[in-house]
Amino acid sequence: MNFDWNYLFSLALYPDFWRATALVAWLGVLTWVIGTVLGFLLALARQSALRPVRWFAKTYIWLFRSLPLLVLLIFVYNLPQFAPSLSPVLSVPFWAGLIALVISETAYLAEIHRAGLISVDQGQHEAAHALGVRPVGKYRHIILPQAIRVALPSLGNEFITIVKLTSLVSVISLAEILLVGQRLYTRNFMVIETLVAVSFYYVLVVSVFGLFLSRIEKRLDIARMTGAEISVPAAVATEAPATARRVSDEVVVALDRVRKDFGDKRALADVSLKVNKGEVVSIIGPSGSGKTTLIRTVNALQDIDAGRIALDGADWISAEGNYRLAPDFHGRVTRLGMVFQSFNLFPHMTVLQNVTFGPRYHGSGNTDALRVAAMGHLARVGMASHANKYPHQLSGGQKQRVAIARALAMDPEIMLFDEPTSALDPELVGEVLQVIESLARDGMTMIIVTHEMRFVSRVSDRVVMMENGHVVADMTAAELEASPVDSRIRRFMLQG
Ligand SMILES: Nc1ncnc2c1ncn2[C@@H]1O[C@H](COP(=O)(O)OP(=O)(O)OP(=O)(O)O)[C@@H](O)[C@H]1O
Repeated sequence: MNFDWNYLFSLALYPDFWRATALVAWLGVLTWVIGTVLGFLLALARQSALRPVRWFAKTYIWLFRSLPLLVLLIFVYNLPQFAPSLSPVLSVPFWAGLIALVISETAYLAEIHRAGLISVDQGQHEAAHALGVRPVGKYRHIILPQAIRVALPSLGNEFITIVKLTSLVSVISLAEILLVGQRLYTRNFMVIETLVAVSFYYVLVVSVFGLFLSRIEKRLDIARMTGAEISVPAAVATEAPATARRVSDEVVVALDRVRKDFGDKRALADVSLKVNKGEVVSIIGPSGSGKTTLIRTVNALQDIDAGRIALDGADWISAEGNYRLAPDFHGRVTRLGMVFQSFNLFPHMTVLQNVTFGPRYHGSGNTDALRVAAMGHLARVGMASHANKYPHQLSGGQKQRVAIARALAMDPEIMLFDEPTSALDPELVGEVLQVIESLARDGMTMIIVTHEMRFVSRVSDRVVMMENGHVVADMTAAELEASPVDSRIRRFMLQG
């Protein structure tokens, strides 16, 4: 039996095939788009703090990944037998097919999104929290743009699966590509030629979409995003004049018997600490003594088990009874700027966008004013000429200076530094410490967790030493310098 090339080529112009191809493309794209959106919501539900929501998402995913699509298709198509009111929709093969495909695919797409969401570093959530960004804004501007980059190749792959699955919808008489082919070869018996044509049309749909997706992937590829150094006008590059440094009597942060346990480990043992306006307090101590836990409780990145924290004399965080944040917590959290050990810059934004993001999110000023202010903050940390670059183009020290500028852009009253130089190569430590020192000179209130003892002596008004979750010493920098050679502080300094 000869292969009939003429017949095959004639199928390239067969109108029913083109109509079926358009139908498959439309059904595939609709399923993919709706499933991608619903799948994202389901992935979020899977991570919800609310147990019933989590349980619903888990059960949905388990159930519809276990159920064969064919069973679901026939079930949905025949549902009007029990609910005749659904007949106008479900008796139409296209709509029945779409609904069954969406129900099934949402379960798979949710798991793909979950992988994307999990891949976003926890530090990104913490940076958003420190900037006072609420969950919807956080997911929209920070988490989703990063998660989608990771998920996109798998999401694209799922589209291919969906297109192939549309062939199953032929069982409920949808005139898609396979059914058009079947109708042809049952009449002319040219099975092979017809199936070659059928394959061609499926491959066409998948290829066109694949091309489209690979373009989007390229556009979203952070590694391809680069910005050049810019020359900075002299007016922007001038430093803010240093104001006279003065520590006032006003207490701005007060921790009162704060306790935190991690299982059996008591990380903070009823710690009390007061910080005055304009004061620079350094927290030192051996590894594991509770320094990081302590500083993270101040802006609620870490919850507490007992005690309370006041900000500007007003209730802020309390664990007397249940753990509670002040009702105006989100409005006031931006009074605290935070700089993290691992920078936590937003990788999909330029340096300038990182710095303008917080104020822009909070709607403080028009675009031009925000840009000018951000350039001022960047100039302050010596990074204005890098404004158009992306974080991956910067050294660790440069990233940390941008992170400081990002925190300053919120005009905070108190800066929290959590080991800001620990992740840096030794030669980059100095440039970051210089910036922090200049903030101290300008009278910024700061709580600094650090192991840099010479820096501590130079900038601190007070030095707090922790051991095993307790504050074991609270002294001025002069007292630190004058501490007896055999004291635990000296011993610690010698170890460091
Ligand atoms: N999320 C957590 N889960 C369990 N244990 C934790 C957690 N965070 C901190 N800990 C424990 O609490 C104690 C205090 O940790 P913390 O990170 O505050 O110490 P640190 O003084 O900042 O140490 P380092 O200088 O090494 O950063 C440690 O024993 C640590 O293992």
